[in-house]
Amino acid sequence: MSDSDFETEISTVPIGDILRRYPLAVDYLANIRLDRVDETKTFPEILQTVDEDILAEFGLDRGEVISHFRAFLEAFSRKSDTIETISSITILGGNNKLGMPETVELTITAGEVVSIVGPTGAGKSRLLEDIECLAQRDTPTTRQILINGAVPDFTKRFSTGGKLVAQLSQNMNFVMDLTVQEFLEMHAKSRMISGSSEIVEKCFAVANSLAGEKFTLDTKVTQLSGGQSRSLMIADTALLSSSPIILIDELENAGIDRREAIKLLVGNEKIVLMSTHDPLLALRADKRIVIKNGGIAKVIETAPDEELTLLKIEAIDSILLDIRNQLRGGGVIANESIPEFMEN
Ligand SMILES: Nc1ncnc2c1ncn2[C@@H]1O[C@H](COP(=O)(O)OP(=O)(O)OP(=O)(O)O)[C@@H](O)[C@H]1O
Repeated sequence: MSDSDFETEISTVPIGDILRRYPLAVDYLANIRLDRVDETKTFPEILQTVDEDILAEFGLDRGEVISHFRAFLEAFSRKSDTIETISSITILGGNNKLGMPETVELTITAGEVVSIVGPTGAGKSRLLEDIECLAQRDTPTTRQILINGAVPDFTKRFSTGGKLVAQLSQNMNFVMDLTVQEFLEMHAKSRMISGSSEIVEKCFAVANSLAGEKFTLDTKVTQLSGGQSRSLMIADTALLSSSPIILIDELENAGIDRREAIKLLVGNEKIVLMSTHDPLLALRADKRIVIKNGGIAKVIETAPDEELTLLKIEAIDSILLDIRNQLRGGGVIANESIPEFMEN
């Protein structure tokens, strides 16, 4: 199919049919924060409902989105599923919210876990968004992101389909109202995973082990609670995604077993960046980026002494987790549940 055929398909075929034809397009829409879509409308009709400001956050205008979507479908239909090896990403500083330059050039290599800390509203999520859209000095921060030390090419930037970067955001927006089973099958199929029924089962089991309240394969994804949908996305990202870069926004808000979730997500030589207010997650990283007034103020390597502190924090956290589970189950908390060293 030629470029103009794709152009015609996008402007005439309802998005529901396009999503069924190219399952990975679900990721594309989610990447540009397109909430649930009216499946009977075409992509340009849906785009009319998206605020200009949201697109500007990604350094795009409406016309560009359509041509990127075309490039995406074209790349997907070629089944160019080979992911280039990502050995590093580099963040080149832009300006903070006060317009002052960020004097930073930070390279993160495959296998590294980096946390992003800073006060509420400081700009942690913004840094993740810059990485997600591979900013090229065209977002509010004017940062630039390099892949393997070079400017990523245009097609990679927007035709990633969640391949280069997997983003686990604070709010999970499911583009289509599928059951959990259909959702996982669609992802497994679009990522060309063989033995997909086994992996769907595994993904489902893992998601349920992270979530407090259980759900079934027949549950509609839009009916999942916040914690359940987060668990499903974590299992999906850990087991079905081949993305070499994983971005995680405030895992602690999900009300799930975050230690287990992190164990699942890190490893496999991926680059993991997570914004967090949680000491346990912040110290679990190899490095932490400190954000202040929208800019990177410091980059700190986790010291050996901090790793020892982490063990103590984990012990405290286990106690809290146990108390939380007891409370959830309607229990009454006995005084003996609190170790003596914590009293006074
Ligand atoms: N360097 C910058 N220049 C301009 N605007 C910025 C910059 N950094 C962040 N912002 C804007 O500041 C606002 C708050 O940032 P963001 O949501 O990333 O904060 P956060 O640290 O993730 O907060 P929270 O902890 O509450 O989730 C956003 O509108 C973001 O686009």
